[in-house]
Amino acid sequence: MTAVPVVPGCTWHPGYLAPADQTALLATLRDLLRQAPLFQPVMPRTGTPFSVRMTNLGSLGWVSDKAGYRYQPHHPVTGEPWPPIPDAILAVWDAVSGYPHPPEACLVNWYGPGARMGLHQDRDEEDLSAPVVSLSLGETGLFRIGGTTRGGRTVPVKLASGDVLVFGGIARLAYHGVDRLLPGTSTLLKDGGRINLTLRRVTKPV
Ligand SMILES: O=C(O)CCC(=O)C(=O)O
Ligand SMILES: [Fe+2]
Repeated sequence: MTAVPVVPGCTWHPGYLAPADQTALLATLRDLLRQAPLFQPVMPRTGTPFSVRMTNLGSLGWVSDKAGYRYQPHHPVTGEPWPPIPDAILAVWDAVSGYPHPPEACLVNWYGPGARMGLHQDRDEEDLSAPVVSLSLGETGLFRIGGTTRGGRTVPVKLASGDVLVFGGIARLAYHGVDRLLPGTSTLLKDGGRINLTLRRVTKPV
């Protein structure tokens, strides 16, 4: 498996999932999205909508609404528990995380044309000793990651369909975001766009 160092603590595995595995995973995700539909997160306080839509898999899911950012065990619209994380996704965590406990949350971000994600830290998790593992499907996203202070130098990574990115250790609280998609770079999603899955351990194992 190719492992490309990006910044200390962050490793990129281009083409981790073969095309057939991407297609199979997409079919699994489409089923799960029927149980846990995409919802429209909004920014705390201001209520400004995110440009991505989201849902989650796992015992805990990340949500953002006017009240704030948090993890919760149920879908904010249906009130149902999130569906379990499928084995094919857990296998990626087991192979690349180097962390001996399973992830609790798989955040599903759906980027339509024009969607982006501003630079931010993933810091709503109690257990920061586990890395964040990200898996991309569909059109290439222009991702970048820097250090732990806002405004520092960032390193760009073109995250293509099937790529896996791991950030942990001293990169666990690194600022990162997605500037834009590169339209036409994948035929996996018929209408274009991009799906990013991020796997996180939330609570400290007992
Ligand atoms: O879409 C991506 O590659 C990054 C997603 C992300 O940073 C997040 O969900 O916190
Ligand atoms: Fe993030």
